[in-house]
Amino acid sequence: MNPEAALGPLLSVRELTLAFGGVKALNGVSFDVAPGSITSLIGPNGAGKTSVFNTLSGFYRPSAGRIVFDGQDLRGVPPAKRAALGLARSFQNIALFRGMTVLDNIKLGRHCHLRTGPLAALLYLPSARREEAALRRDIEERIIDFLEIDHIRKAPVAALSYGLQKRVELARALAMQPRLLLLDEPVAGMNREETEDMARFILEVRREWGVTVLMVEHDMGMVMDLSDHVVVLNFGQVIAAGRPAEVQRDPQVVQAYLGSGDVEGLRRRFRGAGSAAREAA
Ligand SMILES: Nc1ncnc2c1ncn2[C@@H]1O[C@H](COP(=O)(O)OP(=O)(O)OP(=O)(O)O)[C@@H](O)[C@H]1O
Repeated sequence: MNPEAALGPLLSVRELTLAFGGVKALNGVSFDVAPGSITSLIGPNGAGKTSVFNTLSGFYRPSAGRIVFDGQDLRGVPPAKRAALGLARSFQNIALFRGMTVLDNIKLGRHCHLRTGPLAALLYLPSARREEAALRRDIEERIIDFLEIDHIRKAPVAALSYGLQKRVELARALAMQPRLLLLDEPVAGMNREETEDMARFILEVRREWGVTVLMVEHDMGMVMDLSDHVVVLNFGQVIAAGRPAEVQRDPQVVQAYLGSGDVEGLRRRFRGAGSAAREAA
């Protein structure tokens, strides 16, 4: 790691602007992600959260602004290179290869680090085979055990429950050995038990793996329980940022987001999901 960057934020986003035709999806968005933190990006539908993620991972090119990751300006850095630098991402809608096994999906996450590359691995050159073997051990001993998915490693992803598929997606992202994990709605569509499991894994990813987390999530109970820092977007602009308790009290947030839906209902429904995980972790 760049020693100077160690003193500052792991991720620094400054004045990010992105437009689709006449729609300004992002309009001067600035925020930081501190190393070792769990930071959440929240906001009503259409606020610009996915646009931030797509810009961070390099799928969208902003018309203005800067993204600095670990001291390095990401301008012009393609998505694959960003992944190799340590920016890994999970997707709102599961993006696994459904016909492939859990293990094969996880191996794909690792390819961004393989010196030999997927082609050599396919050809089974001796160096690729050795690396493959080391990789397999690493995956089995660490990621699969950690995420408690040993019993399904040979199962095709399509045969798994939704909650397990989301867990496999997290496993694949971890196989990229990220320093910053971008989680896009990690508990969307999950039942309470699955949500509690995922909350516990996210806390452990930070605590045991030292991975910094930036998460987009609509489940307010989860966001408020897990986050160290919350950034609130509305109409492509940051309207508040701070500790969860501060953000919840912010009148602009209440007006724009928390007041716009049945958030109290949501909090009641999910209350304890993150706290239970926090206590268990
Ligand atoms: N590919 C695109 N083409 C045109 N407009 C887009 C595109 N992607 C996003 N937008 C627009 O940009 C704005 C921000 O959308 P974005 O998906 O980033 O919001 P979001 O906060 O992630 O919403 P949600 O919570 O519903 O996922 C919206 O007005 C949306 O319609």
